[in-house]
Amino acid sequence: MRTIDWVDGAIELVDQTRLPDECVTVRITTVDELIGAIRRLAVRGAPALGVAGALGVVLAGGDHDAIARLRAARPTAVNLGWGVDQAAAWLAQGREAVLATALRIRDEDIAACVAMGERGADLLAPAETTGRLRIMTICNTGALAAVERGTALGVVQTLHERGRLAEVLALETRPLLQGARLTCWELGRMGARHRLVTDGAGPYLLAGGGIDAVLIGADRIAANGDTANKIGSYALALGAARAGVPFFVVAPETTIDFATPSGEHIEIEDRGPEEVVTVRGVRVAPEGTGAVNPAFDVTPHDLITAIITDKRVIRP
Ligand SMILES: CSC[C@@H](O)[C@@H](O)C(=O)COP(=O)(O)O
Repeated sequence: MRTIDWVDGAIELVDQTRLPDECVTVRITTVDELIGAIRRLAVRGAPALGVAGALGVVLAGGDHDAIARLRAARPTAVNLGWGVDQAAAWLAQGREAVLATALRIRDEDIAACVAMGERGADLLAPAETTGRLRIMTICNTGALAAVERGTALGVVQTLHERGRLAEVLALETRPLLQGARLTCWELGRMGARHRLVTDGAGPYLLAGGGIDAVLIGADRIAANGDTANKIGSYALALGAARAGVPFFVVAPETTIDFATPSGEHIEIEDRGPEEVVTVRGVRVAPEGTGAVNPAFDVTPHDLITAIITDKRVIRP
């Protein structure tokens, strides 16, 4: 199953807002539908947003205003703008050239995720060693965040396929529960042992020992290695550093943004109070309660043991 694809002249994508209750594919035929799907996180995760951005340019035709709005639909994941720009560079050559570029980006993402999975599994569980690993992760970095396989969860999947995975502790990832809804759904389909953990329990459990590594994805990696990822990643990095647990970022090279020198220059999406004062549509705070809702945080590079990409392992 592909999370996002081009089928018979339109984008088809898994509507992730409906998971884990039902796995439904929606057809997207206009840029405005696509922008709506991106904003409500029907399609999400940096690599999937890159493919969505590129395919969206095919839908936009030569409408430069629509392309600009698509590019700005979510600000933090660099892959969205990157995918839009890659495809838009071919507009003068015509629709077929734009589509070919978008399909190439899709195919390259599939290959990159396989490469990251292998490189990450080789690093964490070298062939000359034995034993199974306990991994902690946050948000969803699996196939649902990319096309066919994931980034950090792609490493987990490869470890599982090699018989080297003991268990995954998945943080639930408030407010939108990507860990609970999406990561646990994917791990269940893989047949990988996993348990769900509240976000606040992460650093405490790391301090208690028995966790071999933290693996996270990335929405944007600045030139100095500072990494924007789902809110809660920074707390996990601090907890991992204190506990002496290695902390890995797994992301394709396309998530590295050399134009952004360091983390303080990364725009962090604020998604407004509604998602915080409600859980899946049910209000959990008194009427009128205000809320702060940064969707991402930035982990400074010195807290990152290594960044694993489809091409290399980058250490501080
Ligand atoms: C392989 S996905 C990497 C990141 O995009 C992921 O960790 C993440 O933070 C996604 O956030 P989301 O708000 O669900 O799009």
